[in-house]
Amino acid sequence: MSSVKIECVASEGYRIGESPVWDEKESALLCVDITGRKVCRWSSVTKQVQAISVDAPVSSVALRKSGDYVITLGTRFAALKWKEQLVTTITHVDEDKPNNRFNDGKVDPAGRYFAGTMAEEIRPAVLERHQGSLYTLFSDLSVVKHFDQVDISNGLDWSLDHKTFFYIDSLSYSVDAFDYDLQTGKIGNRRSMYKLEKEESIPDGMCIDTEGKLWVACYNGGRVIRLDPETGKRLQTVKLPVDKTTSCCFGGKDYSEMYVTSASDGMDKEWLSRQPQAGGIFKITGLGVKGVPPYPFAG
Ligand SMILES: O=C(O)[C@H](O)[C@@H](O)[C@H](O)[C@H](O)CO
Ligand SMILES: [Zn+2]
Repeated sequence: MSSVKIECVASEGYRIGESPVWDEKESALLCVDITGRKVCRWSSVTKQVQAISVDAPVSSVALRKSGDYVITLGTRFAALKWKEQLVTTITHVDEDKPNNRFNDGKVDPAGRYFAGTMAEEIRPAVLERHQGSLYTLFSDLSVVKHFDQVDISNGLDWSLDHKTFFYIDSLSYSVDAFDYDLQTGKIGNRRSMYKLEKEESIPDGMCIDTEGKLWVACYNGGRVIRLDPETGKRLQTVKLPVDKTTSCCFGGKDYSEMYVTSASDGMDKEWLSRQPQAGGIFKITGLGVKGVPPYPFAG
């Protein structure tokens, strides 16, 4: 076994750090601060964070084939030009639900941007239930709704053979699997792959490694767990020095490092003084496994 090392690379104190994505071209980690309304980029070269402030909660960021980025902003899919600091709306969803916002999002292996919505939280994990839906933004900029009745639309990724879509609705405390049709982007045959144990708390963001195993960040669980989708068993637990671990991705050289985002919203003074790195970005090395590069949005 290799020895696992955890380092806080950016003590930014994000309110809800989320959606880590490795940008190979920039040797940088992209992420967002949802309630802090910022898209952030941590350079592994300069070790500095640049941030662009936006006018609504920004819940995910993804690469774009034509360069620059796409984001989910409020209930909008939008384009972000980094240098120009320019945000332009692509399309709206949930227009009948003014209290909703997007949450986690990710691009599929064919370049479609998947993202789901939720009601705005009153406090962490407390919100009006069943208000969310899961959507796909296609490369022609059309949008399809897959299903509704979602509580907190969260982590998502695809199996290495692209035949399975993994999805988390946080308040179900389950990591679900669907059959996936890469040709059409359609999903079906939903089933639960793993149910979280009590001390793992709430499942949040996730990513897949090159062995086809899933890594799930556990919100309030202070850990990432590695799951085997074939057996539905947990293979490994890696604990972090903060409780509100929100999401994870692989990055760095050959995608051999794992990056984990975290949140500080909902923590009182005493809790924050025990965990001063809450809201920081963490780098985990020595896992002995690599990740899959992120797919860029094809539109
Ligand atoms: O990070 C996210 O995906 C949500 O926006 C957060 O608010 C937490 O997940 C949620 O509070 C835990 O259930
Ligand atoms: Zn999340």
